[in-house]
Amino acid sequence: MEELGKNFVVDRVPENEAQAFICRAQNFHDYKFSDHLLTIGRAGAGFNNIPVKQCSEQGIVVFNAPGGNANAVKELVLAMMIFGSRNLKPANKWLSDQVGTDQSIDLAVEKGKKAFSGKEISGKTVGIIGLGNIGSRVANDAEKLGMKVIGYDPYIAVERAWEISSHVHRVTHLSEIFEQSDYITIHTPLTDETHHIYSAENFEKMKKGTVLLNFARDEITNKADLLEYIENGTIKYFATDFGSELFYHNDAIFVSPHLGGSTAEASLNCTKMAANSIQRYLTTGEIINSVNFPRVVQELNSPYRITLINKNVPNVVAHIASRVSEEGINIANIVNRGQGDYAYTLLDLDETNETKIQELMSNFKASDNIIRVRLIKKEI
Ligand SMILES: NC(=O)c1ccc[n+]([C@@H]2O[C@H](COP(=O)([O-])OP(=O)(O)OC[C@H]3O[C@@H](n4cnc5c(N)ncnc54)[C@H](O)[C@@H]3O)[C@@H](O)[C@H]2O)c1
Ligand SMILES: O=C(O)CC[C@@H](O)C(=O)O
Repeated sequence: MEELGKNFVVDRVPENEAQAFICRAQNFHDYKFSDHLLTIGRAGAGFNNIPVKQCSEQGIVVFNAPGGNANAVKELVLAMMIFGSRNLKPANKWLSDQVGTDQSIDLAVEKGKKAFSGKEISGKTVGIIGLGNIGSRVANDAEKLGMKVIGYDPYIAVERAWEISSHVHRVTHLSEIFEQSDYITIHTPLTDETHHIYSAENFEKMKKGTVLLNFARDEITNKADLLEYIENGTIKYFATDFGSELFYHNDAIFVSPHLGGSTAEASLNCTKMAANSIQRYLTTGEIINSVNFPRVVQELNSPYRITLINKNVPNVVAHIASRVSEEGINIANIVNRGQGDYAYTLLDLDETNETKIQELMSNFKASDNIIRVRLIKKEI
């Protein structure tokens, strides 16, 4: 793989000796990570296939590829909104069931097609839950297609907020999305808060005939409630990327087999992003786009850099500094950032004596609260 450069061996080491994994949707929840593993790059946005807490505890830095597949998901979501509005699933089924000559089928089509007459999305209201990489793109393009757009995201990132059209109206209560929208789409991670957001409590607030979409994660939808509100006419159409035997034979539901991010372009973007993050982390210790450790960027201008993953408790930095001074080494630069229960330190040393550096490393490895220590030598 080009992104990794010549210094990495790819796919030719046993799994339990690898320092890095790049994965797509492989489930790691029951996986035993070896002590060799330093990092995992998720070539996608969602990372609920990875036990992030366990990775943090073991000092494994997890990266994802934010936005790498956002355009792909956006395009499919917009297509599915139109697909649902134009009754294309039942219409296609009806047409496929016709028997006869092309001429007789043409006659049947002209007579029967009014049953599938649809609605245009232009002028309708779309409510978007989650205005991140995908949601913000859906918002901007839906607005260009003539829709009125309302969005809900209490945790919106500043960069995304800047990118969103000023015509997109942000609401502060989730209920406003359900009450006001003709179309509702969700683009959040799966969390305790978003689990079963699509359930009776919110369906009860919706307009009759709403088109609902879920291209985020399966568990966002309460399937029993969904079927009930399709049955009573509240939900006209449901398009989702997550299959269930409850869905396949329902004319009001269209299921794609988790294809939102599955385009050649997205796949390449995400893999490159994950590979770049891993390459940078392994060669410089810098962290960008990690889901479990803070962003830490610092140019390396000293002969040695030690990277430390530690518990985010008081006095760790003082402990690090005093171990360095005990070895008579001068600190050229130190950056320490905490995030939740863990912190990350880049320690650049003005020292060329490798014996002293190795002693320091041994001291760090033996220290309480320090989970992982790595030594990086500046390439000359
Ligand atoms: N179907 C697919 O193939 C596919 C592809 C990519 C992503 N996804 C899913 O879509 C999700 C979103 O992807 P993204 O790239 O836009 O991620 P993102 O991190 O850029 O955006 C997620 C947004 O959700 C917001 N959010 C979090 N909790 C929320 C809540 N309770 N209510 C409202 N907003 C909330 C965040 O503030 C953020 O702005 C991913 O986590 C993944 O689960 C699916
Ligand atoms: O990797 C995939 O195919 C799924 C991608 C998607 O669910 C994501 O969260 O990025």
